[in-house]
Amino acid sequence: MTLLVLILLALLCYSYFSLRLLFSLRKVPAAHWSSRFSSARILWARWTGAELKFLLDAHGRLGPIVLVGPQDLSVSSYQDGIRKVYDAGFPKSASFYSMFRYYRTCNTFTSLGRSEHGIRRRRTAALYSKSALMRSKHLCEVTDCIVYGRLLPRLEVLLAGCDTGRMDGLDLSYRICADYLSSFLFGYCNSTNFLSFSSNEKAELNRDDSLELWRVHYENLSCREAFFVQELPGLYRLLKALRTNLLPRKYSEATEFLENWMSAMIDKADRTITLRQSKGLTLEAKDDPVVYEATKEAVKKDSPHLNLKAQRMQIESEMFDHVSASREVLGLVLGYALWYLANHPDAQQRIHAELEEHQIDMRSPSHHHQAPNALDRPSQLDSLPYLRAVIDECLRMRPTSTPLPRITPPDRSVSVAGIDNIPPNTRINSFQWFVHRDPTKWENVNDWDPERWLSMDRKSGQKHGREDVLWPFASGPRMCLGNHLTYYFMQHVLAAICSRFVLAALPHNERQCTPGSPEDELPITVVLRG
Ligand code: HEM
Repeated sequence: MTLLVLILLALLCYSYFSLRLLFSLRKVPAAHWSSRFSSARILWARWTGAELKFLLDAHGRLGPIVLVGPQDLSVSSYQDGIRKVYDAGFPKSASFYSMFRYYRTCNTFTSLGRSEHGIRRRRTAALYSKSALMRSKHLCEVTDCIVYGRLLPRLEVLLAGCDTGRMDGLDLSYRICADYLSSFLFGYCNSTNFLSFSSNEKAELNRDDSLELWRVHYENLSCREAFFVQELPGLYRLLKALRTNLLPRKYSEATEFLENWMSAMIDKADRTITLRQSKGLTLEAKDDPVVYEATKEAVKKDSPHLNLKAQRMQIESEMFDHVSASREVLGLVLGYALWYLANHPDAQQRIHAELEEHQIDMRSPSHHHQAPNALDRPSQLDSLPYLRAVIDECLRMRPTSTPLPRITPPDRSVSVAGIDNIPPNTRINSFQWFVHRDPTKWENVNDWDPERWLSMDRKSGQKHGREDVLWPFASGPRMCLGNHLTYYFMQHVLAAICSRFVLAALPHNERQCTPGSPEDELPITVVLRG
């Protein structure tokens, strides 16, 4: 009898809340006839990897805000939609895995509330600010080492025909980005050295430093079954309690591999710090584990209640978030930048001409050419409009299909994209694609054309009232931390390559694969600039 009453009460509560939701979101057009009372259709789209396609169609038919589940919305307009959600700093969903969090066993990071998130962000934010990066000797030396000590020699090998004569721009980019970010975090002497291997040497790679091995495990973390943890966490937990784990074995193997890998990186950085502290060794700026050390000190200060193991877990998780940008975003965008340039020799020539016009000699590391009173190289490169336009255009085209879900605040209703009274705890998502690839916002939307950025008035026109804005790093308090580092690095790499070489695109099998996925390949070759 008591059980029956409880079930009835539960049903009544459920109906009451469902009706309230139905009522409050009734003005939002539904993407599918079932979306008002069930999430089945959007879950199916997410499971099959067709969410973006499904939503593009829905927005095309129904406008800038659509209902995809009883408490799940998608928004595509920038000024009255995306800005209201992201600039206001709505939190991330508890179950949704951040694209930058792979320490899945680290419970402290499963859902960071606003204040925890603020604490975590403050640990490293100052190091990633534009002014800090521009004056960083560490970054300047690391950039020289990676570009002149690893990247250009790698291209020279290709040029000399010692190799197959062809390389995958994406593979090259993943290698250089991992080496670069790990140098920035842990010091050059402790970085990965993925760039010393080329993709056609895969078979003989040493298991310890193989990008391929790292990448396979990294991909396994985003395996299809991770969908259950992300989208149906209740079901996942229930089945797990019943001893049915929906995650495959390769997932736990990948977690273990990557945790061990990160732990080894941190051990190396710790040894460098110990050498400096106990033996008084003076480190070259490039070898300083700058970001790691700052994070370690910050965690000690802001989380004294945690034991050493838990503190270490936080540090490892934080570092992994940063390194993973090399695979998720920076690697993808730089790889495609090489590909777009390889397909547009005119753009390469224009970068070269712009460097000459501003007398920036990129043939050797920055400290070789430092004239007294001259602007330092990072500032010089940062002032080049065409180079900037090239990078902006690459960021418009990629990345594109990462969901960025947010949850409306738990304590109030909000208005988004012309809809008032959106109830608390409603999921709202947008894709960068909606901003960057909407043919009603951009001319020739799918053409790679840096010129469009030169004709735009950056200072006055960038954000005010416009829909054709650049939004690759999201916005608001959870905006990407690495946006200035991205420009810094891409400016140096593209300028150095265009000064010495001409990239050419090789015939490309147009495969239907996700850009940046293991199946994707961007074949290029190089010739010496005449
Ligand atoms: C092409 C380059 C990059 C793109 C397009 C990009 C994009 C993004 C986006 C869209 C977010 C927000 C994610 C969300 O809200 O769910 C984000 C966050 C973040 N990014 Fe980037 N990113 C790039 C490079 C980097 C680099 C180089 C780093 C650092 C090494 C980095 C570190 C981070 C971190 C730590 C966060 C989390 C920020 C927070 O939660 O406060 N990113 N990035």
